[in-house]
Amino acid sequence: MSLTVVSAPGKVLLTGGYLILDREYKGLVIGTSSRFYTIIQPGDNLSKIIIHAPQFNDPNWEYKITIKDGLCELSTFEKDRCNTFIETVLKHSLSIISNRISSQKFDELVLEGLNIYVIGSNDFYSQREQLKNSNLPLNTTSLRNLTPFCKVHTTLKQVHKTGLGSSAAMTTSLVAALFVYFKCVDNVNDDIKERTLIHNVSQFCHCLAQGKVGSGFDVSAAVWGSHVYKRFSPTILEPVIKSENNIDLTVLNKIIDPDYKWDNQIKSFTLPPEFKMILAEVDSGSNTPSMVGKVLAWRKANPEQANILWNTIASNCAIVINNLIELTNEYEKDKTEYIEAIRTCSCVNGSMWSNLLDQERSGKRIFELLYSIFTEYQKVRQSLRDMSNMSDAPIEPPMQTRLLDACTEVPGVVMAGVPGAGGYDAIFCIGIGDKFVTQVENVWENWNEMSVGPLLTNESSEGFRKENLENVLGLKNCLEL
Ligand SMILES: Nc1ncnc2c1ncn2[C@@H]1O[C@H](COP(=O)(O)OP(=O)(O)O)[C@@H](O)[C@H]1O
Ligand SMILES: C[C@@](O)(CCOP(=O)(O)OP(=O)(O)O)CC(=O)O
Repeated sequence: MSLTVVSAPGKVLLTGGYLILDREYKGLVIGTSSRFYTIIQPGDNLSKIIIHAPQFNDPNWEYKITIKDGLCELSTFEKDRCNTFIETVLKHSLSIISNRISSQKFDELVLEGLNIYVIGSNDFYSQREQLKNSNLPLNTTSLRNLTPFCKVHTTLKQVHKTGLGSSAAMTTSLVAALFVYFKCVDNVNDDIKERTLIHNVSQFCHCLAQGKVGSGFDVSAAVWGSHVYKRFSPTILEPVIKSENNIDLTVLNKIIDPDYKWDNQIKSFTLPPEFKMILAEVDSGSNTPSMVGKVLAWRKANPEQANILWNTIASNCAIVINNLIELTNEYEKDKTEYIEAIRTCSCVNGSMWSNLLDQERSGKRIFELLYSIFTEYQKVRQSLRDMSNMSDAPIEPPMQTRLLDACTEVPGVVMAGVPGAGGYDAIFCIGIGDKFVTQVENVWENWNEMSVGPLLTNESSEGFRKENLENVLGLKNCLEL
């Protein structure tokens, strides 16, 4: 049977939280190895779409599609149980697709119905409950023993998310899978225009479903993988977001076209060789919209002070990003020298890397770059704490500061911080060599002040991609084939 499978990565915003809401500033977003999968196969019911989310206790949604004047309408049999992200994507993607392919081809596939699975890697959802129920400790060994895409034993509403951006990864993989299934794109992995089309549609659907136009870095990561991000002007989507119940399809089709005047900027990025990112979720969670509200209100009320702070953070972050890029160049220039320098630094605490600069030895530029990343990122953290204090949004609250400082003490750690909006959601830690990973995980496992749960994910710089079901471990077992 023909199956369409598309996956999209989760995201970690390393630098640029709050700043990237403004087009003046850039952020560094990293794609994760944890991916969200959409699988589509023909249905066996007339114009019925069945969505399966087999990881949850409330696993199915059913819709009937009708097309009226080129607009797709969805009716559901259970009015009280909706999934806004899925409905928004289905309704608008299908309307856009019907406008771009022959009506005969479109009608044939719609009439057959669609059977759709949406499935996220385990890291998107907290696995604490499963581990607790099986009396397993909260560590990476236990997580590796879980079945891939395991059941979370709760409903979608109640599940504890880990902050990797499940809605953006799901939206993007579902949009891309629909476009592939209807053959509205034919080389989506490699064709930049087709990828841009998927970006524009996903960005629109995600904004519409979440009821606001955010910076869009999460959808951008799901589309392009790791990159330095400058947001699009919110005015681009305004004409189709404002009139939510009465979207003009002609205007929408113009806006999502890959040649439309989108002004977002993407500069692709990968962590330098020998670098590794690890993540942990913290057992409390934060409300991003309310933190954003507080920070933006403070910035509005204190524009001068805020601008100084914003520009300081931006210049420190720019040094971090440029140095990371330069490290990759250093590797290309002389791999042996690079590996040797990394090996030396991986055994020493970051604050001591400056001592290596005084010694007569090769690899000085690499020591310099590493030390500069270490110190500049410490400055970013200080500014985020200032932002916390002044805006009263707990971006890097003292509890997180203590944990991050303990991580930063570990030899080989280059930067440890709160991703995205910060708060009590998660932490990231980037280091060099292999040894820091076990040592940081030990810090987490023995941390008493709060419960810190590691994730298995690491950096993967690739955006969404068409997949072969057989190549994704454990995915086939989730489907009723
Ligand atoms: N496995 C899934 N199946 C169906 N819908 C999902 C799934 N994972 C996430 N979603 C959708 O994404 C929404 C969560 O979005 P949000 O609260 O913004 O979290 P996040 O920060 O992870 O994006 C859910 O309400 C649901 O609509
Ligand atoms: C504050 C922000 O700049 C970054 C928020 O990043 P998070 O990664 O914390 O996002 P959520 O997954 O939605 O919680 C807001 C934005 O850019 O939209």
